[in-house]
Amino acid sequence: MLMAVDCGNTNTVFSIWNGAEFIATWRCSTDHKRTADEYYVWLTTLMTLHKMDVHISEVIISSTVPRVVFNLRVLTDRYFSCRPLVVGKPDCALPVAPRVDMGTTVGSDRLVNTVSGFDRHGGDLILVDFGTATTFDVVDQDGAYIGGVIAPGVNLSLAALSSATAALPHVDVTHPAQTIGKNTVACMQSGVYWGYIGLVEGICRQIRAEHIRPMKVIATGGLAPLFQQGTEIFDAIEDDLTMHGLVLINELNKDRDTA
Ligand SMILES: Nc1ncnc2c1ncn2[C@@H]1O[C@H](COP(=O)(O)OP(=O)(O)OP(=O)(O)O)[C@@H](O)[C@H]1O
Ligand SMILES: CC(C)(CO)[C@@H](O)C(=O)NCCC(=O)O
Ligand SMILES: [K+]
Repeated sequence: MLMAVDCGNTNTVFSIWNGAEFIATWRCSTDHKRTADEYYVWLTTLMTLHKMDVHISEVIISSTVPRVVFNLRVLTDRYFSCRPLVVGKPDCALPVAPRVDMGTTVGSDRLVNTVSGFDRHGGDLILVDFGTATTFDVVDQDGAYIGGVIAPGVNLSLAALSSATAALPHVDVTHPAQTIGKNTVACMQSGVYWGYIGLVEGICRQIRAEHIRPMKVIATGGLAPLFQQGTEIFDAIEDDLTMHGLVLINELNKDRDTA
């Protein structure tokens, strides 16, 4: 079985696959201090809890936090007796090379999303990912990542707003019924919700104006369904975009090994 690990700046998601068959997914907070033994105890506890008979023989990792990869490598080596494939490393092939400035490192989550989006929707895409950062990945006709946009994430903006002010509390993002807030919390929620709707619509409009062919917009990330309620801009929402991409990249590299 394959264990695919998507390590973001806030959360790390583990998902287990038997070929193309999805088995399970588990999430923990990202912490570079978490050791291989800690991961293993946590993983086996969940497997036992769900009465699962899981035998991991392959591991693929995408990490936006370089320091975390060390302990994930130790986990893979010590407990699953294999070498992980790490997206972004030279020995991990991608279907199409990114076309960006020389020397630029593209976040591995964005590379993985690109592979996944192209597989499901073809080329000429804008992938919007609502994670720690809100990213826009632009996918060309041939499936190449050709750049994009990085904006502060929704929860990060709310945290900045409350931490930089004396009178503003911590609030969660919601879809406010009205734009005009009648209290502090409602005002803040309106600012963030409608602010991000404007940001997403505006950036997609400008990207489309810079691209020569029509483009689809695909959204992913935990907050995508919430934002879909306030805009018509998304052609589709996919909660498993990154995981699907990891499975595809793993298959591609297996075929390459046996070729
Ligand atoms: N069903 C949901 N409803 C509301 N919020 C959600 C839901 N699922 C996830 N979230 C929240 O959405 C946010 C984004 O989640 P997501 O997993 O896409 O990214 P993340 O883990 O925060 O970021 P990163 O991938 O950069 O670590 C998180 O703060 C999470 O708590
Ligand atoms: C932008 C984030 C933080 C989004 O997770 C990640 O993709 C990243 O660290 N990227 C590196 C820079 C880039 O993608 O251009
Ligand atoms: K940083």
